[in-house]
Amino acid sequence: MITLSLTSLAGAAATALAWLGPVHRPMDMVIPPLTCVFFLVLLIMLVRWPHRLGLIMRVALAAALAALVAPAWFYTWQATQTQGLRLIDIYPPIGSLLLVLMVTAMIYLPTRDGVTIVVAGWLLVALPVLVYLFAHPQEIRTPRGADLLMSYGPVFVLLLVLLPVQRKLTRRIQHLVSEQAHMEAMVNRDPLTRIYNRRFCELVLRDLLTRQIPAGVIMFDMDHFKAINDTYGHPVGDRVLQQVAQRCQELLRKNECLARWGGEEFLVVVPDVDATALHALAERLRKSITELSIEPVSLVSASVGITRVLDGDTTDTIFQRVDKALYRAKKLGGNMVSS
Ligand SMILES: Nc1nc2c(ncn2[C@@H]2O[C@H](COP(=O)(O)OP(=O)(O)OP(=O)(O)O)[C@@H](O)[C@H]2O)c(=O)[nH]1
Repeated sequence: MITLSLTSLAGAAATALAWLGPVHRPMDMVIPPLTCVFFLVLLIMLVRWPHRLGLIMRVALAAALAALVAPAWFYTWQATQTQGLRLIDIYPPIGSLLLVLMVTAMIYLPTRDGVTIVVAGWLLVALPVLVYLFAHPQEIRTPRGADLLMSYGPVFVLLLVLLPVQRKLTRRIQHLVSEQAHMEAMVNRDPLTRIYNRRFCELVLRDLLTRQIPAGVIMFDMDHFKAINDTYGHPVGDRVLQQVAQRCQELLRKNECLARWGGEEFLVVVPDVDATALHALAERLRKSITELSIEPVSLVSASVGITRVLDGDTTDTIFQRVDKALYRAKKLGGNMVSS
């Protein structure tokens, strides 16, 4: 969007320069306003259909290339045909735009398409101007002529060498970023259920304690899980754990941390919660677990312990207290919440 906006603005600026300038050449009067409007339309299309970014950028690059090809051929032809007319006097100040187009193509397009645009751009825009300049060496000796020669010659070659290096570096960085995200997931997540693991949950709770944010902790343990494993097999047991984790995760807010504490035990750290809300959340979790239908298991349930963080608590004292609450729920027959 930024690229399209800037190109449209550049078209508007070029329009103002062409229309307010002392000499009015038809091509300079037409191409800039067309560019401005065309890129504005592309911008609106991108806002409406952001998923069409690839197509819109291709159209934009093709249009930009056409807007550069036309003056390159027209003005070199005119300068060649007209006695006393010099290209350096009539060629619009678009020398650097070809380089911008090349960089944009290499950024937005896959390598092969990008290289195609770069080569086509050089052949169609730079080559006719360079051929003309070599045929008129007296124009190369002027500042404008030297500038054109540099832009379309050595600077272009330098860009051609640097762009693939930049591409390689970008790809390497993307690879490293995704690898880092993967490593973080491995360190903080439980591989079976994909929810957080014990280590991460402890860190979250420790952070809440350090920042003295009132919090509550819910610990739940699946009832008679050994019997599920023994009756239906370990893979079914695994599936039960996965579905319980998924259902509970759906019921929790973003700032509430659900973790697999170990085996068939789970822990939820709930920040900014009072006793009533904590109990209600624990009840919701317990009830939703009983409502799960996981074939061929007829009924799954969990015993739930809850506790609020008290003054002077450490993670150890909190875990001991919530563990005792859970034990009480188990002792009273399971499938209930105890504090
Ligand atoms: N399928 C599966 N089972 C697991 C996993 N981790 C632990 N278990 C099993 O969970 C069962 C826990 O058994 P127990 O501690 O006796 O608990 P329980 O049978 O639920 O009994 P209560 O807690 O008293 O209701 C054991 O059989 C473990 O093998 C796992 O990742 N996948």
